[in-house]
Amino acid sequence: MSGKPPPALEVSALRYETPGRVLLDDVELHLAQGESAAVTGPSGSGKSTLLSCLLGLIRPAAGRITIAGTDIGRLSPRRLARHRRDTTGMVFQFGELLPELTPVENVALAALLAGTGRKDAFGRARQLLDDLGVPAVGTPTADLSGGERQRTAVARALVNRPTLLLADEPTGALDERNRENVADLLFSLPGRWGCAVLVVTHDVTVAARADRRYALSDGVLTPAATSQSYRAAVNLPSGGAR
Ligand SMILES: Nc1ncnc2c1ncn2[C@@H]1O[C@H](COP(=O)(O)OP(=O)(O)OP(=O)(O)O)[C@@H](O)[C@H]1O
Repeated sequence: MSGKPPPALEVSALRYETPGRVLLDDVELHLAQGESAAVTGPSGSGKSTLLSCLLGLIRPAAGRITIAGTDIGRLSPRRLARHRRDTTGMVFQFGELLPELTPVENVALAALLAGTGRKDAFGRARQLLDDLGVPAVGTPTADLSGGERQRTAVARALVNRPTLLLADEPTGALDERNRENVADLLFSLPGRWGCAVLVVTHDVTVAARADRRYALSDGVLTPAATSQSYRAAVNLPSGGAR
C-alpha cells in the first residue's frame, strides 16, 4: 500500500435540484491535500448550496462526495457528523463566533466539543491565534476588528486539524485592507498546514490567489482563466500566495 494521502476532496457527477431548477449539474471537483481552489459565480448560482452538499447538510440528487477518502453519502447521520468534525473546517462570511467569549475561548470551544482535553484545547487555540496574529485573551470577540474576528474564525476552523477547509464569502464583510490580509491568510494555509482550501467568493481578487479557479453558472462548474493571466488581470504579482 502506498503512503500517499487520499485526496482531500473528490466530487463526481454531483447533481442538486430544487423544484423547477437544477442548481448543480454534473459537478466535478478534485482537491489534493495542500491545494487550494476558488469558486466564483453570480448571486444565487448555487455556491453555498455546493458547500452545504460538501458539509453533508443537504443530500444531492445524484453523485458522489469523498472527503479524506470517505464517501460521505454512505455515512449514517452520526458518523457523518463525526467525520465532518474530524476532517472539515468551515469559515462563514460573518465569522459566526460567540461575541461574549474571548477569541481563545471561541477557538478552544470547537476543540472541546470534538473531545480534546481542556489543556490541549486551550494550548492549541492560543498557539493558532498567536500564529494568526490575534490577541487571544482579555477582549470579548465582539470588540475585535472585522479582520481579527475573521482570523479568529479561521483559527476555530483549523483547531481540529482539518484535511479540508471550506470558506463561504470569508472576506465579504471586510474592508479592503482586512480583505487582503484574510485572503492571504486563507491561501497560505495549504502551505502552512497542508490542508486543502476551497473558497466561495464574489471577489475575483480573492479568487486569484487560489491554485485553481472555477466559475459556477447555470448549474455548471467550469475551470476559470489560468492562474497567471488571472493574476495579471486583477493586478496581483505572479506566483502563488504560499
Ligand atoms: N431547498 C431549496 N429550495 C428552494 N430553493 C433553494 C433551496 N436551496 C437553495 N435555493 C435557491 O437556490 C439558489 C442558490 O442559492 P445559493 O445560496 O446556493 O446561491 P449562492 O451562489 O451562494 O448565492 P450568494 O452568492 O447570493 O450567496 C437561490 O436562488 C436559493 O434561493
